Amino acid sequence: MSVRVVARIRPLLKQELDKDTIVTAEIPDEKSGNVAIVRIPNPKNDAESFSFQFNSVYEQDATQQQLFDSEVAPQVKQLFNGLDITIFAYGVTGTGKTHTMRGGKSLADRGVIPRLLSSIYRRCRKIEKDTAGATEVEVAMSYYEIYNDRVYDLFEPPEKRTPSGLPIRDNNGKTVVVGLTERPCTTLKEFEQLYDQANINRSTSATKLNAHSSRSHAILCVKVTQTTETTVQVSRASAIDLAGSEDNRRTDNNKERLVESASINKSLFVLAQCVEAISKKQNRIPYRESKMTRILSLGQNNGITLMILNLAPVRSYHLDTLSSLNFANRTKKIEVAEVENEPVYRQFVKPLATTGISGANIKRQPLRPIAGALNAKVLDRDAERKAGEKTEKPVKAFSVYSDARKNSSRPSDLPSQNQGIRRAETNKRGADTTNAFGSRPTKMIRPNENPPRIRSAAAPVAGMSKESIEALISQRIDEKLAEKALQDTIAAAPALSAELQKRLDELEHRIEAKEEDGKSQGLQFLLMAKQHQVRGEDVSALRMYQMAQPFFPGNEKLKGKMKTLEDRIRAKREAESGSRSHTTAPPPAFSLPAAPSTMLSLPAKTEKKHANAKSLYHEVSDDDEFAPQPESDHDAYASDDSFQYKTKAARKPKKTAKKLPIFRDSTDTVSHPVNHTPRTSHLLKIINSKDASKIRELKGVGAKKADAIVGCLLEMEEEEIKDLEGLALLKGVGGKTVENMRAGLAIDFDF
Ligand SMILES: Nc1ncnc2c1ncn2[C@@H]1O[C@H](COP(=O)(O)OP(=O)(O)OP(=O)(O)O)[C@@H](O)[C@H]1O
Repeated sequence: MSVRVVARIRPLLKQELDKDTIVTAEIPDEKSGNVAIVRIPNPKNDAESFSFQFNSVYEQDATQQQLFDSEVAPQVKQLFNGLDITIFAYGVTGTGKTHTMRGGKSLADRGVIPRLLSSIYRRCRKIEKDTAGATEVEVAMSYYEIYNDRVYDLFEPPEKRTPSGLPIRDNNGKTVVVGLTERPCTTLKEFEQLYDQANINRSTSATKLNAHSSRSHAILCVKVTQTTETTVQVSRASAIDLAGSEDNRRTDNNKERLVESASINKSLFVLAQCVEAISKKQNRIPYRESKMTRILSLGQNNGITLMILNLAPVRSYHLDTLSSLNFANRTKKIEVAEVENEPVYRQFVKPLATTGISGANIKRQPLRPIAGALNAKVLDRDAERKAGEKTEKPVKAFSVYSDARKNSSRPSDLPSQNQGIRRAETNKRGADTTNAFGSRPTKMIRPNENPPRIRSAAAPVAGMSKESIEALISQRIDEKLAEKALQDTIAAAPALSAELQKRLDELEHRIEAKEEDGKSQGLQFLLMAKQHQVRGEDVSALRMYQMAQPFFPGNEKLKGKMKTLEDRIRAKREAESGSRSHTTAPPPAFSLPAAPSTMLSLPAKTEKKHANAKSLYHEVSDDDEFAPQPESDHDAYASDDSFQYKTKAARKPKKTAKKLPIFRDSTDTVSHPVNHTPRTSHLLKIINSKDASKIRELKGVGAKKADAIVGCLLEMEEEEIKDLEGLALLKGVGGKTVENMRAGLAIDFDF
């Protein structure tokens, strides 16, 4: 069964009423071929549009009740059948995730979570009634947030939190939050009190894009335990309100918000990488790179997964929306094994009967150590409850989902659609061998269980009509085009090179290792700075470096990095104001660190390209001038210069190139970006032709160098080399080579 993805388009907010609505829904009907579609224009060409097909689409006027009744209510039954369910809201900041999950206070406004609990309690009562009390159902809940990549129990007030948060551990293939409180919660009223109280503890703040922005990912886990005379079955519903990604060129965030934002964006970026890795069937899924992805374990957790994709309909979210749609489009292809949690025997009836123990005695038999920790806990609590004692102590360890591939615990002849799989309950059954009562079945045998109760979403292609196949193909093409359009224009973080990712990882590990020595905060700021930088958010990156500075007094390299960024931001502003000055008033005075008001983000690479070439050039110079750092607490930082987009060869030109007269006309591009000499223009034209045979003919360029240049250009996809500095920064080029290339051009009208 694939992840079910439904899109919800929120209505226009008061301040947006005059804005341009660009996201539309097509509700399934005969005309649309019974498919639910979200449509959005191509950011490069408004006349074209992209369509994305999802399981359902909810338009602006869809109510909370409609969404719940259609998407969540049907899953409640499955929860009581033993399936785990995961519901998560995904979307950019301000698109309605919290509204969807939590909602408002009025009955009509209540979101998925309160409605889910209400439905669970209703079902509990029904089951107890239908079984005349033979089945008891207990509901318990945990609620925690991941804030700045740290896990905090929302049942604890912030002042009682340990700053480093709760640790998470891998425990027999499950990710466990250690020390998390689990509260029994027997009525809806009790739930509401607990939930409301806990939400006060959640980190929210006002940002420019949302007056009540969630600054953390919030995970509510509802554990349902059904106990009969002989079995205990535990299943869980997880409802997750993810924090929304935000583009810091739009937010005007202050320092604290920036730290949060870097962390939110990073975790969502890792989530996107996980989804991409899954969809490409890669062996390594980078779950471990963020706590959120470890805990969410998308595609790893069994049961039912529902993603609610929240979208804002207005143009100001255009690229963000397209990015979310692409993400959702990949997510919907993730397969999840729909496997029930098996009931665990409370006691082994048959052997007891044969040993002459009967009736009431059976109930009082000590629990066998066959159940794993989780079930043992359930049984112990059950026994205590039966004895009239109310458990005061909350359960302290709480299992969420595995971040490890479970393949190893699955049969080797695993069918591709997860058919015929049962969750390998190794931890639960681990003690079977010590069973004092002889062997017992390792799982409950049910009639008609062959194949087990697993549903597959795979649609038989054979049954499809020619029209549907054509529609499917055209849909796929549309999706691919949308992905491509986004890649071409979007502000999302550029793909990190393996080397850069390695550096980020190393830095994070150092931070973890240094939790205690006070330097970790400084390192955190450095990491955040790098994360902002790779997203092209220079102003935010500079602020983070400024915040890191007190932790690393006198660090020359850090100063150099800041100077580089300052230069680049200044140059960019000058370039912007230069182009504005043709038509408008003089540019505003340069001041740091006010964020530029760029509406649509540009990739880091693009931003570099648009920034003046001189600053780019200086950036490299500054980096090179860093003295080798001594082995110190800062060495993680000192070694992290791969964060700058530059190649080894690209460093070469700076010392010589700086003095080369050929860069004169490039320097001029600060204010007149296209004011190249004819010779330079001609050279750039040859280079941008990406034609190795032409490039090879340039003076000083052999076949190998020409190929290397073309390779670099292809990596840059549709970007062009705009000036000589840009050319000098290409791998294998350099200032001297550029001078040679240019000098060798037979253009007699050069001046
Ligand atoms: N379906 C809806 N109907 C009415 N108002 C909505 C709807 N969805 C969102 N809103 C309003 O939009 C605003 C932003 O919504 P919300 O806070 O839920 O966004 P979010 O995605 O959770 O943002 P963040 O990621 O910053 O926490 C709120 O004022 C909310 O009331």
